Amino acid sequence: MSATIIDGKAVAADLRSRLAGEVESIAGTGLTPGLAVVLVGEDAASQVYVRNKAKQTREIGMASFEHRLSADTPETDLLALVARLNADDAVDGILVQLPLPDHIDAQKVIAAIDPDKDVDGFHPVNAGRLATGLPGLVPCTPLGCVMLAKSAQADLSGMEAVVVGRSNIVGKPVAQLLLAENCTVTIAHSRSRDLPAICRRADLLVAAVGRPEMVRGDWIRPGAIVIDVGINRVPNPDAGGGKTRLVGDVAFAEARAVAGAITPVPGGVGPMTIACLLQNTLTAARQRRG
Ligand SMILES: NC(=O)C1=CN([C@@H]2O[C@H](COP(=O)(O)OP(=O)(O)OC[C@H]3O[C@@H](n4cnc5c(N)ncnc54)[C@H](OP(=O)(O)O)[C@@H]3O)[C@@H](O)[C@H]2O)C=CC1
Ligand SMILES: Nc1nc(=O)c2c([nH]1)NC[C@@H]1CN(c3ccc(C(=O)N[C@@H](CCC(=O)O)C(=O)O)cc3)C=[N+]21
Repeated sequence: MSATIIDGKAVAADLRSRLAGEVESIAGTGLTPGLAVVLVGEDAASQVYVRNKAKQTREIGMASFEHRLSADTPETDLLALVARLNADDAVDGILVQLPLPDHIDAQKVIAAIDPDKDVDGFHPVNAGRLATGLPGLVPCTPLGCVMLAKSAQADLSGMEAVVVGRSNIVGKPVAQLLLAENCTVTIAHSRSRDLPAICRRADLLVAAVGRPEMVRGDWIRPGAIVIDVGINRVPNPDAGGGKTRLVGDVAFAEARAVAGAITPVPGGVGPMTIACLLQNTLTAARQRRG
């Protein structure tokens, strides 16, 4: 048996076209949702990602504001920019690209963002809202993961879900969302004993580890839904000339032979993350401006 490939690119394009329609329908009221993205430093991968976000933001009719700061920007300058964006009525969403340079305290910066403009959903207030079931802004990658899982199986309730990874930006919030979908959720991490056995219990497996192809085919329960969050750049000797390719946290070819449905990398969770960011920006605009 070979798994159904969950087409994240297609699901994301579909979501963006729906959002474009909604942006157009509220344009009559004079409201244009705006997203501000802040990039500190010249990390090549982040640059590509920020450019894609800006392009897709404009494509669906929203305003995009980009702020590029040099790698040696003092923390106080970044906090001052965040304060300006908090006060700017044209800005509905603020995203500060992570990771930040070592001399800047990321938690402090995240906490400085107005929770109602926190389209990443990383502010402690939004994390608390998610954990207690209050409405709020939900982290984009976890939201994308759950949408993709539901595109394979509409009702996740009662499923045995295993999340590998417990970061604040992926593992923990995806576990909260799956709990809200009535899954039985296990969160595994680097100290978990016998990770392969834990993964084999999963009807729904989410891998958010940051280790290229760590999850092997024989860790997967036959027929399971596999959501691969990993974005790992590895050398690609086939292409020659020091080129690289993207792989996930799951050994795709092996997993595909066992799973019922699986997301590819690229073309899985990545595109959904950006689409969900745009959705959060629209949500923030609606809530903030009535
Ligand atoms: N597609 C997208 O849009 C996005 C993709 N990503 C990708 O997702 C992956 C995870 O990102 P992120 O959550 O930020 O990463 P972090 O490094 O913050 O967290 C990784 C988690 O994996 C756990 N882990 C590490 N090694 C092992 C191991 N050998 N066995 C079991 N668990 C392990 C860690 O455990 P412990 O806590 O014990 O250290 C930690 O909880 C990365 O590849 C990243 O690039 C991230 C954000 C968005
Ligand atoms: N404040 C903040 N919020 C984030 O959400 C955030 C962040 N910082 N820092 C970095 C990570 C990573 N991330 C990705 C988003 C989309 C793709 C994506 O679109 N990937 C394409 C491929 C892109 C390529 O080819 O390089 C795909 O998987 O198909 C990847 C990675 C968001 N992150």
